[in-house]
Amino acid sequence: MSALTLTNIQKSFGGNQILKSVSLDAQPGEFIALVGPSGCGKSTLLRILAGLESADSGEIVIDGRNVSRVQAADRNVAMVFQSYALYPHLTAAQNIAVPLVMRRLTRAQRIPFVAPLMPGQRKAVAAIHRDVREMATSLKIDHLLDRKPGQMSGGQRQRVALARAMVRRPAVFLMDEPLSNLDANLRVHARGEIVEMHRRASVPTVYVTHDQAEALSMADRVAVMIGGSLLQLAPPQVIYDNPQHVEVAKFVGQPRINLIASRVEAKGAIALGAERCVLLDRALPVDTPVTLGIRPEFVRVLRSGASGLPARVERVEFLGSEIIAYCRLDAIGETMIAKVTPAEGAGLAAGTAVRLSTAAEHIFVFGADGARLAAAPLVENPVREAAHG
Ligand SMILES: Nc1ncnc2c1ncn2[C@@H]1O[C@H](COP(=O)(O)OP(=O)(O)OP(=O)(O)O)[C@@H](O)[C@H]1O
Repeated sequence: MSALTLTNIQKSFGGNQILKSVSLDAQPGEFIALVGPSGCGKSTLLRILAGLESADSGEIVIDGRNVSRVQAADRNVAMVFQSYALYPHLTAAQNIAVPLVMRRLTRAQRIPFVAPLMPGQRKAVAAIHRDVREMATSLKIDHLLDRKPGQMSGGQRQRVALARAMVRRPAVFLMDEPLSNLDANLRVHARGEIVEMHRRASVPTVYVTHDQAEALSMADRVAVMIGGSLLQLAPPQVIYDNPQHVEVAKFVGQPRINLIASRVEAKGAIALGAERCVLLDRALPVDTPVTLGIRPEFVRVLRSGASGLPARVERVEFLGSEIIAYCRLDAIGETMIAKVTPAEGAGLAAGTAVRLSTAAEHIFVFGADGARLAAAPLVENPVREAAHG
């Protein structure tokens, strides 16, 4: 049984459909990264999951219980926000204790001065202190417990916010860009910490980010959302190696995937430039527009020979372990990006005449609606031969 299931969630704001029938599931202990460009509806989906916003239609089931109409406080869902939302006047220990105090103490047990006189209050407070300390130890923030948020760094505040979310052992963890306020180095470090923390807590997590590197490096599965639709939900490597939509292919990968316009030819053949390279597995009318996608690491830059697409290097970026060459195709004037090793790229400079080739099995074909079309490499393909030759 899934720990969390969202089915056909729809949401509009003032006539604008923001979520278009989104369905998603998380298995027990699974880490799902929800990625997509700004404004695609990630935070709205998370807020609906948390119960902070209501869906127009659709169903949310957590641990087998339909919580679609259940109040946020009763969903047993913990959320960590971008801003951390710590109380500035409380210490880290008091901040972490807040959800336990709200759950375990009655209203009377919380009244200052009177509370200690209430039956059971001392025992409950002692248990809360113990749980806060245990959580702080496991996240290695014991030394921060007496500090207020103003006396902590961004990374430390973020850990306190995580501790506060984890301390009540929620059924589901929701995180909305929790690292976006940290500087680049700290972000990479904090990624590892969150993954480690998640592994220990083993609570299903939905983690919203617009950073593809964060999503690919942290998640068990990545959900790519574009324009209010979930286009693909799959493990990071499948998302990268086998994108089912052109927008998914564009969103993951650095530098960005090359996209070249083409058209269906007779018998479903498709050409890259003048060279026919792949064959669709179903017949589409001749001249139907398609888009070919080729990842930069599969573009080979040839200095001699007659095969491959003639191009001219426009710009070269040296990145240490790799070289990025931006090449303009002579025939169609579009730029193709190649990622090559320093050895392969040695001597490349703006103006160098080259030929670009790729192995046909690395070419994705997308239809006019953006969906991936099944295709196979054409045998007797000069582009392919050049790539292997
Ligand atoms: N309460 C609201 N009223 C009207 N429009 C809203 C409301 N909340 C969100 N929107 C709109 O819904 C769309 C999706 O917003 P959302 O915050 O979910 O996007 P997002 O993918 O999380 O973006 P970001 O990465 O920038 O945070 C945006 O166009 C936003 O302006």
